[in-house]
Amino acid sequence: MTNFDAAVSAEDLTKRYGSGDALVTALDAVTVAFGRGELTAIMGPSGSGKSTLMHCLAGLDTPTAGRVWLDGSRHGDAGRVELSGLRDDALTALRRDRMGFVFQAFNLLPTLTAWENITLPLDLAGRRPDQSFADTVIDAVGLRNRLHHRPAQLSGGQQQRVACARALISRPDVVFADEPTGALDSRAGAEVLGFLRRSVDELAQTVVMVTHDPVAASYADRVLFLADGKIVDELREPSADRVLDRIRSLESAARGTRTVGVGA
Ligand SMILES: Nc1ncnc2c1ncn2[C@@H]1O[C@H](COP(=O)(O)OP(=O)(O)OP(=O)(O)O)[C@@H](O)[C@H]1O
Repeated sequence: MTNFDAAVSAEDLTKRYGSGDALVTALDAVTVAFGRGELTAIMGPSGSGKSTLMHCLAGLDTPTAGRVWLDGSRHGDAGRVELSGLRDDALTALRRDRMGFVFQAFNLLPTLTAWENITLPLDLAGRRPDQSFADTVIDAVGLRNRLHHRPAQLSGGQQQRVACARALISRPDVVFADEPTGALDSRAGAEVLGFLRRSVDELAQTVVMVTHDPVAASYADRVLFLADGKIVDELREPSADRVLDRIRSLESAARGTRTVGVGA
């Protein structure tokens, strides 16, 4: 991990739900770092802990044990923050100012225009948009002639590109994308993935993306594979075929474990 410039890192992250017979260990002592200026995809069989990991990294869920740091060099050494040390209001401000979010279901406000949705995080923080950066983001997502439309007047792909622009407008330390193409057809999905890729290559952003789709994962610099709450493998410079091979073998291992469990 030396010489690895991390935007977000976690140590011994554990999350358990329930107790007794109903105890589920969703994350099992995960230690991981996400490189600054990289697109990292998180993959794994259903129930392997992907969403739980992302929610704990983003401070949307509290781990049972372990620690998470946001390592933002944009804010100097003082920018390194451990999430578990923060009160709720400080965590809310940190998420608003230093993290961006893209969800499967777009999560735009229906009464606001595209422009108002994009600039909402800045409005909430009482900040004015940096017009030249806003122009860069809007041109990159190809929404220049849609800025005054409301979400209902936009296609799914356009809505998700608004959500991407909203996630980037405050130049966050990290963008968390949870199945960003899950509700899109392959063409609209490719546009959104192309934009997330360009945000890394051209705007030096850091993106962490949960996905089930090997093609989406192939846009990443690095793919992490989760199984049973642990990181069990990773690929750099992934191709969709190599990702598919790994995920198939993890899924068949998971099915094998369940079959043994049922028979025992
Ligand atoms: N609120 C909760 N209460 C109890 N168990 C939970 C809760 N949230 C998640 N779990 C369990 O934790 C484990 C990991 O869930 P998680 O949603 O993180 O997996 P995932 O890899 O994101 O799954 P999927 O691909 O199906 O979305 C699963 O066994 C799940 O049932």
